[in-house]
Amino acid sequence: MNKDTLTVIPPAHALTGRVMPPGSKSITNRALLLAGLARGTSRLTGALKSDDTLYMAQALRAMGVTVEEPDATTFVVTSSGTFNPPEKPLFLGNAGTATRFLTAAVAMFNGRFVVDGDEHMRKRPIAPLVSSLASLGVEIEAPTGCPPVTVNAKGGFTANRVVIDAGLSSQYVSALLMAAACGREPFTVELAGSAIGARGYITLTTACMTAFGAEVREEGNARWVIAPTGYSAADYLIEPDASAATYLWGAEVLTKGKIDLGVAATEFSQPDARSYDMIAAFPHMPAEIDGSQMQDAIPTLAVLAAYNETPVRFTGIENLRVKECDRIRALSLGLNNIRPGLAREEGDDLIVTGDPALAGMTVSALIDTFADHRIAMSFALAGLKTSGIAIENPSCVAKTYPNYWDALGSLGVNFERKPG
Ligand SMILES: O=C(O)C1=C[C@@H](OP(=O)(O)O)[C@@H](O)[C@H](O)C1
Ligand SMILES: C=C(OP(=O)(O)O)C(=O)O
Repeated sequence: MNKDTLTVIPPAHALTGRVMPPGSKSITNRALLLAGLARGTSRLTGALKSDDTLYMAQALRAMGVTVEEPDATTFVVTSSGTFNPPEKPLFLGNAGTATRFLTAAVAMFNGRFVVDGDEHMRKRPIAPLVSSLASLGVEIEAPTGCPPVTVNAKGGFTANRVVIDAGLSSQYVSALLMAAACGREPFTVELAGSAIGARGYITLTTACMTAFGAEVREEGNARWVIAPTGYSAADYLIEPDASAATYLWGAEVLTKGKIDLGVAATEFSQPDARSYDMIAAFPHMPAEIDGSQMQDAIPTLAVLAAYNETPVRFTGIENLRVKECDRIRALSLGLNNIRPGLAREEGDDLIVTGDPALAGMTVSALIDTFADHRIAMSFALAGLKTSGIAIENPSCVAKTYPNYWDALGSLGVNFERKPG
């Protein structure tokens, strides 16, 4: 395990300047997959290059797709529209999107595909997606309920309707929707119950599918019908990452600065942009925040809440327990490390008792990131106001925002690095 630490030195000034967040992880990984499923050449611009998207690109290459990288934000994808069985398991690190999306997509082709990830991914549940695919006649197994998943693909599904329980992850639904357009007949995806975290990610999926020539019809709020169009190659501009933007918005309000992201909060189509209003309300954030539709923004909001005038209760966040780590636990451990009593768990709710007096204080807090990029990036915000906050394993930000520390540095933030 990486024991390096990085201590943020609270800047003596407000943070001002221009920092563009990188391209959206969610959209880049959808666009890469759909470009790989399309026959022809697609050009994806404004893309994110980070661990999560490079694992997706690498997996496509291993299945015979050509993925070129002419510059730091472009992928050029040339495909026959078919995935060939790879020689080795597809290794996807801890990229939930790549793992879930590819598990369904490979079922549309022929041969043996093994979808695997790192030790964290091997603890993240995939059983609901696996059993839905099995109900469609796909020969598939994941003995632990988590990756590795082995798919003996036989050219698609033998039924034209599936029911999926998306309580643990909306990515299962996105995975089925994207694969279904490669089928032979119209296909219906139906939710078991209407509960789904971050429904906005489904909207991202259907928008991306449409851009690559698919036809999806939403019926009510729990059923989608996908036409068997396959995909067409497209040139696609990817918007900046809204989850990455939350750290910059947080840095701005905490230091009373002005950071120009080059994009307004209202211009994002990603769910986490909803958190902007709550961040902008700091230090008078709402007493209760329902995180169900902006889950990846919760670490940012929870760390801000530690400096808020009044307490904040976070609800609707139960599936934060099955992200890159148990984020409810990691947040409460980290906050209590800064000051005992700063946070508590009540069932799956997180309550953060605001303490504006933390600003300007010196503490001695080593933050265990559990190798989770969002825990590292959000606790760095605490370091902007409180001295002595050391982030362990800071390089884990490479999952979605490899330039994060440089971005803060460009705004005048200094760090003290210690090798482990
Ligand atoms: O579809 C997507 O791009 C994502 C969906 C969300 O995950 P879950 O659906 O697992 O909650 C989110 O947390 C993840 O970072 C990206
Ligand atoms: C949950 C996340 O990622 P994923 O599920 O795509 O691994 C995230 O980026 O916060």
